[in-house]
Amino acid sequence: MPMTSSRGKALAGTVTVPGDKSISHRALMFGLLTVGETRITGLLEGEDVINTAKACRALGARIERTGPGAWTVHGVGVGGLVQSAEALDFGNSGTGCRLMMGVVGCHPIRATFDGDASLRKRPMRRALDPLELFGVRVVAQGEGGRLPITIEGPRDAVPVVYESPVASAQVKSAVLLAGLNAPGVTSVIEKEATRDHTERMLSHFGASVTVTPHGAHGRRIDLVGQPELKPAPVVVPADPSSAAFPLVAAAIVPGSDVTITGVMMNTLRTGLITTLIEMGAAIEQLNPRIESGEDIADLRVRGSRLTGVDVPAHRAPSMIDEYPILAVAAAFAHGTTRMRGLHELRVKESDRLAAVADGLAAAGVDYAIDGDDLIVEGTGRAPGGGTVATHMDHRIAMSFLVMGLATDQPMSVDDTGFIVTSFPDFIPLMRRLGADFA
Ligand SMILES: O=C(O)C1=C[C@@H](OP(=O)(O)O)[C@@H](O)[C@H](O)C1
Ligand SMILES: C=C(OP(=O)(O)O)C(=O)O
Repeated sequence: MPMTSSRGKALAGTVTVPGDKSISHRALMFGLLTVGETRITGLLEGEDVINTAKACRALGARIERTGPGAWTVHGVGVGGLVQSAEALDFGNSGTGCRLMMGVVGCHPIRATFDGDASLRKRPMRRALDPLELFGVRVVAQGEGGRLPITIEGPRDAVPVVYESPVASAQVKSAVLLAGLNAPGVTSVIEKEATRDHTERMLSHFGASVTVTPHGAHGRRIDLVGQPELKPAPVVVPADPSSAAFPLVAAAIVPGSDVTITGVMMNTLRTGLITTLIEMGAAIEQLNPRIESGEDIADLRVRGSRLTGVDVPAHRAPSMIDEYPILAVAAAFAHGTTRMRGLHELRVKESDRLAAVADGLAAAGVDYAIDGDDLIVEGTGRAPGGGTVATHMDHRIAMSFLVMGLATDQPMSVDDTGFIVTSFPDFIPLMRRLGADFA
């Protein structure tokens, strides 16, 4: 469904965004890999995560929803997965698909992975390459290592030391999850530290995992295979990648004053907040606390005069999903914002570099792409008046709806249908803050 957003009054109020998508996928998968009952609260009930729950069921878990965001998983344990007769369909979700390839990888079963038209375009060799080192066999794959893909796990998996060629938490996690059912120590070396939710959850469920610094920005993770995971409750904090939308909306709409409660502040996820503060955004972190091993805080943000900044490439993993909405903030800043090292944006739900560029063009904003860098020329205002093609990409849809709240003329997006993958109540939540979406 198309939608149009228009400039109106200042945004105001206090909201809570849904649970973190990365942690929600992992909580279900760890539940599957644990014998006994795993209780999850605050689970993101978006389509991506629901597809992961369905796949966990197909692989042997009993999963119940006991209330809003409250789920219990009765798992089968590491080594206990059952073969599914049906293909596992991950819809729009790279995380669900790639992590589950790791979960299944070292089990001696056959599994077929599939997804929607967007996911079928995304590269999967980045997960299959390391899985083959464990002894996993790729039985069938689409052209260029695309979905649908069938793999078969070995009877005698061997542990792996893998230096990841891409800064990707999905690849790192696939390797670690596969290493769970290989004897001995599996290690991943990453040149750039990426989100560490898998490592944290491995410890939380009783596995032996050590993390050591590697080089200037990287890490080495060593995991002892074939542990008996112990059920542990998971409280999912609010998703900083979803908080990004009301956060930027409040920063660019003059006079706004919005508080977003209980947002996860894991420093491997807070690159956008760091950048917005550098740009001059009035963001206060209130009531900092630790819940379920994650730092969280309430974020108060007010309408701000933003200035263009240079965003270093090494910050990209800590805000990889936030560049579309940062580009929107940059359009309303005064001066040039250069975002460096964005090559990974080309392999998300859409080619986000191209989709953002087209969206900025539709809004009459000057920009340039220089190699892997996006340069936005902000003038403090943007004409708007265009329609943005969202290409089955939730973040493109939400970013340009936010943009229309501050452009001179309304902005339209061609399809809001994919917002349900990560932020099902985005539209009502933004309307409660005063957003004019029609
Ligand atoms: O591990 C995860 O939960 C995620 C990792 C990131 O992907 P990459 O690992 O491909 O960078 C991110 O874009 C995705 O939304 C969630
Ligand atoms: C890239 C994203 O997700 P995934 O890779 O799981 O599809 C995202 O949510 O922005």
